[in-house]
Amino acid sequence: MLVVNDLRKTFGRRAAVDSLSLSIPTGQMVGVIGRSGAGKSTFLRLINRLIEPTGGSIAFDGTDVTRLTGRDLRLWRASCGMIFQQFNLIERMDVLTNVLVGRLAHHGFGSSMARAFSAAERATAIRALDRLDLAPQALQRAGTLSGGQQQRVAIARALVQSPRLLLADEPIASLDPANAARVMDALRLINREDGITVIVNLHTIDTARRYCDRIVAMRDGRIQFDGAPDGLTGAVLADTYGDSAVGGAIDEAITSTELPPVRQLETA
Ligand SMILES: Nc1ncnc2c1ncn2[C@@H]1O[C@H](COP(=O)(O)OP(=O)(O)OP(=O)(O)O)[C@@H](O)[C@H]1O
Repeated sequence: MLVVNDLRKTFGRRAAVDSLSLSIPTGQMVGVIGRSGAGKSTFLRLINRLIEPTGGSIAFDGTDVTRLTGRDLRLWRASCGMIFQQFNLIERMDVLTNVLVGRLAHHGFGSSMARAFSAAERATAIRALDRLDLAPQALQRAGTLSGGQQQRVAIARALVQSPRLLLADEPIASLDPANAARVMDALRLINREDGITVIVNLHTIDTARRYCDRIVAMRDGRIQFDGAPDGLTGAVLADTYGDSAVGGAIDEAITSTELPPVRQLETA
């Protein structure tokens, strides 16, 4: 169980995350939506301590992760698999090596890409790739893969970390609809088969509805809505994205994966 209590993060005078409290039971797939600047990325980065909170606490299975230091903090970060919009692979290296990079988090300081990974680690990496239908590409240079394949390699890399949580920050924002669906299918598969909690920031409301057990809508760093997808009514969406931006009418079509909807809404 992840328990976030009165979490705050300010940048200068601006509260990027403001008095945010929620509890996420282990195994839930949670979609976080909200317009650009709502605080979604900041929220994920606070969870794995990429950035430090201004106040409040985050506890995972009873451990206050906001107080961890040194080795414990490193282990916490290793147990949060992060997936970013831009994949963050080493393009000139092969897919298998990119996946093995996920193991470095468990080796501590002094690890380098030059060290030999064990046979067991290599087998784990191949299994992760196989689950994502990428075993045939294991020895291909990562930069030669499609965007969707690269993102699935990034998911495999997160998997070999043996994560307790998967945090995905707009993982499909750069992908076409077919690749976006395969990446979301992969996240859902891992969530269901391994029981790993997934928190995924999404710009596309229909994707959040389709894949997530629960949707958290953020606005100005605060939770505007937190509930099952069928509670995400037009009124909630208007509150979340702002009446003025959408003329009071949310059209589900403009949130499809074919468009970057929030930016579309903002310029509409
Ligand atoms: N490192 C930083 N320094 C200063 N301000 C920041 C920093 N990171 C985020 N912010 C500000 O905090 C607010 C929330 O940003 P955040 O990136 O979390 O929003 P978001 O909902 O993820 O937006 P997007 O969908 O565009 O990624 C924004 O006003 C942003 O400008």
